[in-house]
Amino acid sequence: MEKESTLDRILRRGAAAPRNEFDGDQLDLEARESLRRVAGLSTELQDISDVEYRQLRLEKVVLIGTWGSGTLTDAENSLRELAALAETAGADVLDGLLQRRSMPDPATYLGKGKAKELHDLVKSLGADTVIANAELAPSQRRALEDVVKVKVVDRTAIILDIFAQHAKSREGKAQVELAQLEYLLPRLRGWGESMSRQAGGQAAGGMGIGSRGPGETKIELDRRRINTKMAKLRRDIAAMKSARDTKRSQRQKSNVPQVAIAGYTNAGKSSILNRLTKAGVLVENALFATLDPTVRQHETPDGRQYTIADTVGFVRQLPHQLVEAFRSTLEEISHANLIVHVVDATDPDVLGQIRTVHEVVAEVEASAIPELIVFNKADLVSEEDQIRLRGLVPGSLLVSARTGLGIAELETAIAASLPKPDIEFVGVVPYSRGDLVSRAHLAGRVVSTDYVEAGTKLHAFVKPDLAAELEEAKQS
Ligand SMILES: Nc1nc2c(ncn2[C@@H]2O[C@H](COP(=O)(O)OP(=O)(O)OP(=O)(O)O)[C@@H](O)[C@H]2O)c(=O)[nH]1
Ligand SMILES: [Mg+2]
Repeated sequence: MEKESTLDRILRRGAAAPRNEFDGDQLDLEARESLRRVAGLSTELQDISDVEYRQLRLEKVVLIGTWGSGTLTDAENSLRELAALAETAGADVLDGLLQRRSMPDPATYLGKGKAKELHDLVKSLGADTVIANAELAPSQRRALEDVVKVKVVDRTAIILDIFAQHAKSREGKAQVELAQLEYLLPRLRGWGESMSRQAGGQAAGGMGIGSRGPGETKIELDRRRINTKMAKLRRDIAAMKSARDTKRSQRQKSNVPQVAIAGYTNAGKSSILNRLTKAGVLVENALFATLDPTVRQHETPDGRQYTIADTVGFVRQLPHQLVEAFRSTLEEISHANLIVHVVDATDPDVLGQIRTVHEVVAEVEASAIPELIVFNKADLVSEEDQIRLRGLVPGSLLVSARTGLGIAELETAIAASLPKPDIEFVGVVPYSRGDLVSRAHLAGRVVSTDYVEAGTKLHAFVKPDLAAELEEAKQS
């Protein structure tokens, strides 16, 4: 029997939670009640500020989040997603808390009082790590750690950790490592202090040069090592990118249209690729199962060849270090003729999911590429919801990679959006239709022209509509 996932537990709890409307007067009361349990995460992970840090090894964790603008449901969904991320990273989520406050506390993320409550909760549950649903400033993380007395990590660290666990290819590993080091650099313990102390050393009365202990020396050394390593990784990634570019330009030269499957993590992108091409790509109910793009050959129902690529999934608040590091991989998307954008139909916030994907697509300058929105997991949604989804995004498709529902329509829709191959034309075009010959020169590929008595003898490859006109004008 499948054990009930923490996510389910949280979902049940979320459903039972009161959903009062808010107004200013209620804020205090609500704030008092608003430390909502969600799920936890904590462990005896390596100090995140260790240079050698690779994996968090999370075990028993408590999640925390704040909730300012937006609805409670959004905040709960976001924390639920963090729970899924934490579990994917290998953590056991014990509990989760949401605090309502307009802004996270600059010092300790949660307010002082709530941080103390968190400490008590962590202690009573025996949790060993707290995960904050945000990217914490280094000082915030340390201050909160001082109060709760267990490790505190943030959402970015979790996502980086999952990527580190899942990266398979040399390129993927290098990209993740670069992102990790970028994240780590400003978080070396004591880095902030060492900087200010060095400055102080210049001024009279400050702690002098002699007061710089071995700690700082080590940190300086670590920083230098990290910077050197990052420079090397950037060079490696650039080299691998050029190999990828060569492969891609070969594909482009061969004139084979390219389709990229993009979408939120766990939406079922790999499942759809497998369904279409029997590619055998790893499918897993885990976030970021796919980090290395798989490219497969496929053909339309009418026999036209195209390539179809699986890509890394996206998530809300995708760490910018990762977008940077994975840019070359994401470029697979920006060179596509069509983006098949897979959306998990069971997500309570499909529009939010779509928006997140559009943001990343825009970052790799792929917004202008035609997009086909495909709601997947249709087998899990009611007929009512199916109608609602279709209404939500006109022109979208509803499929199930699991049952095969709608896959034939998807094949047809992909075929219809791909550029039609050029058609070969051989014939004599009367001089009165010189315009058609000009268009063939402009928009097609002309093999030869010869001027004969009846007109221009043309051999060319042109788009189907022009081919039809040429055929009509042709001298028999
Ligand atoms: N019920 C149902 N489950 C599906 C369907 N398609 C995919 N799944 C499940 O959803 C989970 C995620 O599927 P993947 O294909 O790995 O998703 P992905 O988008 O490639 O995920 P990442 O690579 O992690 O970003 C797996 O557990 C699949 O079995 C579907 O049509 N119906
Ligand atoms: Mg995948």
